[in-house]
Amino acid sequence: MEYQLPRLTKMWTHLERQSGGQVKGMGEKQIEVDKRILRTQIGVLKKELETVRKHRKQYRNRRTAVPVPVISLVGYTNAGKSTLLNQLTGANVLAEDQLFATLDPTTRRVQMKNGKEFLLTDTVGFIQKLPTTLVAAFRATLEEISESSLLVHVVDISHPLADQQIEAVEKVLSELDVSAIPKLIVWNKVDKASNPNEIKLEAAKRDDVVCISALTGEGLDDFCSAIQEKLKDIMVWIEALVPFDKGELLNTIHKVGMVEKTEYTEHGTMIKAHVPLRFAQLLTPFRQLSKSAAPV
Ligand SMILES: Nc1nc2c(ncn2[C@@H]2O[C@H](COP(=O)(O)OP(=O)(O)OP(=O)(O)O)[C@@H](O)[C@H]2O)c(=O)[nH]1
Ligand SMILES: [Mg+2]
Repeated sequence: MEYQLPRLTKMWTHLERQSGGQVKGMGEKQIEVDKRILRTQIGVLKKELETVRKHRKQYRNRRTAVPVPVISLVGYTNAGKSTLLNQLTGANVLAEDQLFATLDPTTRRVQMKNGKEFLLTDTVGFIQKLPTTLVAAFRATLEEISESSLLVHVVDISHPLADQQIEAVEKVLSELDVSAIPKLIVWNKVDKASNPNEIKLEAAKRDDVVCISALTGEGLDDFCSAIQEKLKDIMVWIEALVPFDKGELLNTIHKVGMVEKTEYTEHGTMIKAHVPLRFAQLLTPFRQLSKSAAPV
C-alpha cells in the first residue's frame, strides 16, 4: 500500500463504495479520497503489526528462560523453508509439546533421533530488491532471526538463478546486522536438479553446505548432524558435580547439551558436557574447576 500510495490513479473506487458512501460530497477530489482511505488502512495494519511484534517478543522472553537453542530458516522465497520445517517436525517432532504449547504457528520444536531438541522458526521468504518499507513490515519475523542461535540458509539449488538468490539473501542478512550469527547453508531440491551428483560432490567439498531434498527427505540425517556440529560450536564446555537431588538438571543437560562423560561419585554425578551458554550459567553453583581442556 505504501508503494501504491504515491502512484494512485483511480484504482480504489471500490473502497469508497465499501465505506458506505460517507466520503462522497465532501468536496475532495476522488484521488484524495482514495489516498485517505489507503492511509487509514495502512494505519490499521501498522497497529496490527505492532501487536504481532509484541506477542512474538513475549514468546521470545518466555523461551529464553528455557535453554533450547532457536534456529531460524532463512532464504529466498520458494526455496523450500516451510517444506523443510514440515518434513522435520512431521518426522521427528513430539506429538505433545510440554513447554511450548502456545508457540506461534511458525515456530516448532524439533526432536532429533538422538533425543536432542531445538526450536525451528520458519521466516518470511526474501526477494530481490526488498523495499525498505517492506523490510519494516517484516520486522516481526526479522527480529526473530536476530535472536537465533543459528541460521539455516535454505537455497533452491535447482533454480537457474540460485546464485543471484543467494546473493540477495546475503544482502538482506547483512542489512539486518546478523552476520555474527553462525550459519549453515542448505542446498535444497537436489531431487529436482538436472545434475544432482555434481551438486552433491560440490557440497561434500564444503564444510558449511548440506545437500538435501526437503520433499523426499533425502539428506535430512546429514542435515541434523550438521546442526548438531554447529550447535556444539556455540556451546560452552562445563564440568559439573550435580547433587543427587538435582536429577532434573541432569535430564536437561542430556536434552539440550552434548554429554561427553558421566561418572557417579559419592557426592553426586560428575558430568562433562557442552551446553548452551545460558544453561551453563544456571549450572554455575555446581561447576568444577578443572585442569583438563575441552576435547577437540
Ligand atoms: N522438487 C522439490 N520441490 C520442493 C522441495 N522443497 C520444496 N519444494 C517445493 O517448492 C515449493 C516452495 O516450497 P515452500 O516450502 O513453500 O518454500 P518457502 O521457502 O517456504 O517459500 P516462502 O514461504 O515463499 O518463502 C513447494 O511447491 C514445495 O513443494 C524439494 O526438496 N524438492
Ligand atoms: Mg514458507
